[in-house]
Amino acid sequence: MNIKVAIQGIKGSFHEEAAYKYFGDQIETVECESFKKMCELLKQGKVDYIVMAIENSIAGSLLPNYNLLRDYRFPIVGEVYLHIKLHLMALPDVTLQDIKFVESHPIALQQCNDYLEENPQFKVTEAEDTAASARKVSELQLKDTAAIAPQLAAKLYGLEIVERRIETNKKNYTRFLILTSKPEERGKVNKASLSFQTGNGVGSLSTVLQCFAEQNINLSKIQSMPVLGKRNEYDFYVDVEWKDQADYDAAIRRVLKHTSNFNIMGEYMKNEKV
Ligand SMILES: O=C(O)C(=O)C[C@]1(C(=O)O)C=C[C@@H](O)C=C1
Repeated sequence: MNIKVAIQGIKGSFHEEAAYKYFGDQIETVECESFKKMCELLKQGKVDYIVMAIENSIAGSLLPNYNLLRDYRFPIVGEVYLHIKLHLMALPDVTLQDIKFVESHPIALQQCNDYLEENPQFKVTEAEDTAASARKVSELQLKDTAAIAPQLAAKLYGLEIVERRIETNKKNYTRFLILTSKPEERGKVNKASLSFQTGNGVGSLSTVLQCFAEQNINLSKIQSMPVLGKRNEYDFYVDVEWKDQADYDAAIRRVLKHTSNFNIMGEYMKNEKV
């Protein structure tokens, strides 16, 4: 039986591409209209894994997804990066001058901010995902609307590319996390995603970061999110990488002494290939 992987969006979305890149093409992808819907399907045991975008090199962190990670507590078992190439696409024979409306996923829109600012004649609206905006233009035969979506979506939904590569920076990458609900047999790991709180005092975060540095652990990302209802208190989310497992184990023992609500969200193999 094929493994089932929930993706945010429909066929042709970047989440689907990320799922195939990580798992290979022998999987069944399950379309979801939101990130929360993916989490619900995993919680109900209707899928085996979910693929969740967490950060883009132009738009930054997808902050609401940190709250989903906190609330659902699914273990992170892997990561995958995609090079995101965005195109403006419309029905065949539609020209740039015909386009009045532009639709796409909000994060994809942010990645094209410069292009959209240069083209203030477009009225921009947010859609559930890039591919869904392409499908809508096609299904409703919208002659005045373009979608911002990947090339695969143009092919799947019969659109033509009017403007190619409209992302603000051509080195545009999105990192996706792979989450599951069942504990997995763990092989070799060299990266972890952790969360913790520190006191609101002089040097408290710096003390924790020092523990990593002194144990030769590389910090590849740090993100803070406010603790609900508590002013000046934050959850810190960090990604760390190591060469020697003993260094990591020692760092964790030390960090535990300086943090509260410490949580290992996942330990997995670093996978930064694009
Ligand atoms: O709309 C899509 O195609 C998606 O897969 C969503 C998404 C995102 O959530 O960031 C994925 C990658 C790109 O950064 C743009 C949009």
